[in-house]
Amino acid sequence: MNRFDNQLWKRFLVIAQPFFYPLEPGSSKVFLGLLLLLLVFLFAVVFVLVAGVTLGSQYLFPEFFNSIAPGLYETITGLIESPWIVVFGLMLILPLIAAFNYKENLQSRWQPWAFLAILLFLSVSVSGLNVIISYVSNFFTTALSEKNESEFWRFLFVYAGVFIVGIPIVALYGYTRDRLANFWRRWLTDKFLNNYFENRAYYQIESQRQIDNPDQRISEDIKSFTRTSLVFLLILLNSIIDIISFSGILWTISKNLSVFLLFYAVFGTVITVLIGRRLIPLNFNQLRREADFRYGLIHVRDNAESIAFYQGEEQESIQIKERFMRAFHNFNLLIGWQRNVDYFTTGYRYIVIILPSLIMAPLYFSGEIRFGDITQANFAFSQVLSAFSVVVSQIEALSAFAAGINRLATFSEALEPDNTTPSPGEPRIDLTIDSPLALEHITLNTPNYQKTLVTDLSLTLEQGQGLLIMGNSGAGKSSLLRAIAGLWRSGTGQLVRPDLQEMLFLPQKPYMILGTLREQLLYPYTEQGVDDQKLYEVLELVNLGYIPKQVSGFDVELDWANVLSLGEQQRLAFARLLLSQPSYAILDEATSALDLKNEERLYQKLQETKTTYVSVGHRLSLLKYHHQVLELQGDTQWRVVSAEDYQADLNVLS
Ligand SMILES: Nc1ncnc2c1ncn2[C@@H]1O[C@H](COP(=O)(O)OP(=O)(O)OP(=O)(O)O)[C@@H](O)[C@H]1O
Repeated sequence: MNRFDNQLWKRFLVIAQPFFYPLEPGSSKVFLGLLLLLLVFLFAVVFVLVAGVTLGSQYLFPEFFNSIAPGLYETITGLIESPWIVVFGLMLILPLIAAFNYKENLQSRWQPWAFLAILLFLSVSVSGLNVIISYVSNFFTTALSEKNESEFWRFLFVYAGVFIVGIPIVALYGYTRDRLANFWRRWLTDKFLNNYFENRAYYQIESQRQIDNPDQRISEDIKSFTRTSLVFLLILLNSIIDIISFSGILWTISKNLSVFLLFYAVFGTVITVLIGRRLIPLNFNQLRREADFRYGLIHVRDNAESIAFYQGEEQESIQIKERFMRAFHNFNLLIGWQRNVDYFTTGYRYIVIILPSLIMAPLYFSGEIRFGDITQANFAFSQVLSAFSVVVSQIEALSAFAAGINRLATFSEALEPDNTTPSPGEPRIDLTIDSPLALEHITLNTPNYQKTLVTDLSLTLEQGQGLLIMGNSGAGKSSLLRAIAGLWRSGTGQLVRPDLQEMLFLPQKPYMILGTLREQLLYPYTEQGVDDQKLYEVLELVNLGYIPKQVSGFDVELDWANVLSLGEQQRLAFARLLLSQPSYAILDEATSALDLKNEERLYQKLQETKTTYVSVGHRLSLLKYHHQVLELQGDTQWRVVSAEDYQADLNVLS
């Protein structure tokens, strides 16, 4: 979890690869191979372009071209006439053959690849542009120092020309990188959201408390993952270009220096990774604590009224400050370790400034090399070394990136269907989709199997009838409904129930969605078209006929949970039930906040719809709307009696 190792690399591929190439066994090698071939192809394309421009310019205005790029035409024609041309040909053809070979997997992903190709091409162009600018500025300053006026003006215009070509390339480069990152983010967010809502993973994750702050992982972590991945890919590409361009020069000047550089870079990387390892868990915790802090603030916003009633400001403020202090202390640790890493990396960089001279000086003093060789070696050395030292220079960003990868990977693993359900060793309630609803020898446990709520429970609910579940608070009434809904499956026995599409559950806390009154009423089937008249009639049935007028129609979005009273929210939920008229309704204390008159009215309407229903409730007034009573007596004991018998028993007792 806290290391730069193979597992981290695999985790990175599992998240990053599917956008570009399907994830199958062995497919990562193909994906990385294709990425490499894309680079090879782009280098060849750049060569063809440079050769084309050179030959064209030489043909059209040879004198001018030779004066601004002396020797380029000869180098290009030399390459074209040498065997290298075959290599360039292969660099163009092989990637195309490979792409054709894997076209089935690439076809549906042509857009990301096209984006990536453009981005990498622009990146190579920007590097090329920098080289051209360095040459032009060299000629330009030389002309100045030699007081060569005509040369000065000529290169001033060339300079301006390069800028005109360069400006859109540089601007497009940043734009393409961010577009691709954004496009990738959309794809990845979509994928995570689909998995999050599939098989109620969001519920399982929350109830098993496996993963902290999934909201932050989906919103922030994915965003920085996509952008940082691209940034590192581009840094890597630039390093490769630098190594290709300058290591040859360095090798010809000094083999000793080249060998030394390699050892120095490896040594630096190993030490940096060893010190920097500590940064991964600290970054991981920082992300978590920042999210906890933010969640604390959201919690206050969501519960503003309750807190205000309790006058809980002081307590809340202490809580949130504690959360903030956890983020603060961790951040102090993080920057402390960043300072430790900086001690090393800064030393590493400083030594580089004098080392080449130190190695080359004896050769220079003995007359083996010229002074110019030292300056050129210095430049090549610093270029190659910085290319080899990506890890040293980027360790802080890399460790934050690694922490982000781990957060996304653990989240993605938790979302896999196998992980959102109990492991195979743990007994589970069998499910049969059929009707009527029946429980056969059900023993129900809490999800962690710590508590048994009911043993060997059997009952059948005939169609069109009502079952009332009663019992003390905490006896397991709501839990039984969770089992019927399939939210809890820890236990044994057999559950027979119709498909969930035919059932509507009204939970204990009325749930108000973020949306309009219309969507509120039609939830969860907000797509169905129901005319306003029908909606109005149903609202009348639940005594809420005044609401549309009060809020100016059905299409106004409001914070319903705060605008409506609890009883109104319960009646609104009941309206949903009367609108969708499911075959089965499961009501968990769905009328507990209502007066008896309203309760009676709602149950009468429900009985008229011929819906089969299961209610949980404490009020004896509910008895008359139900046929059977399941009483949970505590200590896993239970009994099923008819509503009349239950009432008769009560009469006897009183
Ligand atoms: N996610 C959970 N994990 C572990 N135990 C839980 C979980 N949810 C509830 N419980 C426990 O299961 C028991 C039954 O809870 P349940 O909500 O079913 O009670 P209830 O009979 O509906 O109570 P009430 O009438 O107060 O609503 C309680 O002891 C509760 O603490």
